[in-house]
Amino acid sequence: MGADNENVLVGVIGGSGLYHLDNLTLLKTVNPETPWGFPSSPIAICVLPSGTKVAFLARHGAGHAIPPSAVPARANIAALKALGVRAILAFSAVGSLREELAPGDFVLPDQIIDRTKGVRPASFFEGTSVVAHAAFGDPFSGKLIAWLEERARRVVEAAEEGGADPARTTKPKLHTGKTIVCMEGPQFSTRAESRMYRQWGGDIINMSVLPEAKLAREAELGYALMATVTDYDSWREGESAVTAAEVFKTLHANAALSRQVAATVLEELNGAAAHGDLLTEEIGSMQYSIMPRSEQQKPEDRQKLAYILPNYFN
Ligand SMILES: CSC[C@H]1O[C@H](OP(=O)(O)O)[C@H](O)[C@@H]1O
Ligand SMILES: Nc1ncnc2[nH]cnc12
Repeated sequence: MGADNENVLVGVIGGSGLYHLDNLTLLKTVNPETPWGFPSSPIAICVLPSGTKVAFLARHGAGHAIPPSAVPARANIAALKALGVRAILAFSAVGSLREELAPGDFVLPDQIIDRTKGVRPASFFEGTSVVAHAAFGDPFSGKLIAWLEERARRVVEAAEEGGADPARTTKPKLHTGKTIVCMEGPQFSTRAESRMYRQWGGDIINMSVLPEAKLAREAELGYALMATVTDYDSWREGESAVTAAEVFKTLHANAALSRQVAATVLEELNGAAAHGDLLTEEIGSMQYSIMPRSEQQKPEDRQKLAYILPNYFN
């Protein structure tokens, strides 16, 4: 059981259409069994041309066999933490709830609305004798988003006109300061739900950012979501509602740009991490979230939780 610390500082979670990364040399593949089971897929430990090491995990498995509600998110986050990862850059295909967020655009959201239905285990503390309440007012890591925005904007806005949509006459854009709705799925939203999310202030929608972001916070890992807009969901009157075929068609058209964004930010991220607290801003955040009645905490639960939070439970 367990994973050896591989001194990989950055973890990448690939979403729909992103099952591997280009421009990386595979060093080895690991498949650690965590106290929460095995991750979605074996994790590829890769090295970039600069020497930067990255751990890559396909959220739905390498052959996309895991639906969003069954993604073993606790095992995924725990395995990355045990490899030494300090921050996660997660990729996701998302629907747009706003006209100005067009298919082919990228979004770095800063807020989440939870529309999952309680069927996904959403806390490492669930089922244990330890109670903890992580702060989640700002669900993504602010410094990491700001850093990513600058780099990703350069790549996205240097791209040719059109992006994923050949009929489009404007260049792909990068949007920030947006709210993502996370729905349960696996079916897409009804038109009424889609319109309601717009009224709630939702800008984009997926089925994957939760509980991933919550678990990253509990494990004191930095977390940011690089979302690729693939469709207009179901709110547009007179237009057909989203289908999976539409999502994959846009992802395919946009694949080269997505990979270029990933390669550019990853190349620079490790270097930046060596200076300052870019990857460490969440460290210490659970200190006052864990209820301190340690005499009531079972040793076996403390041992389990030490896998993700060794500073508090060893
Ligand atoms: C393939 S359509 C719906 C599916 O796509 C997104 O996956 P991911 O976030 O892993 O890129 C969305 O969240 C749904 O799981
Ligand atoms: N419209 C949509 N709803 C939920 N998840 C999505 N992933 C991509 N498009 C989506």
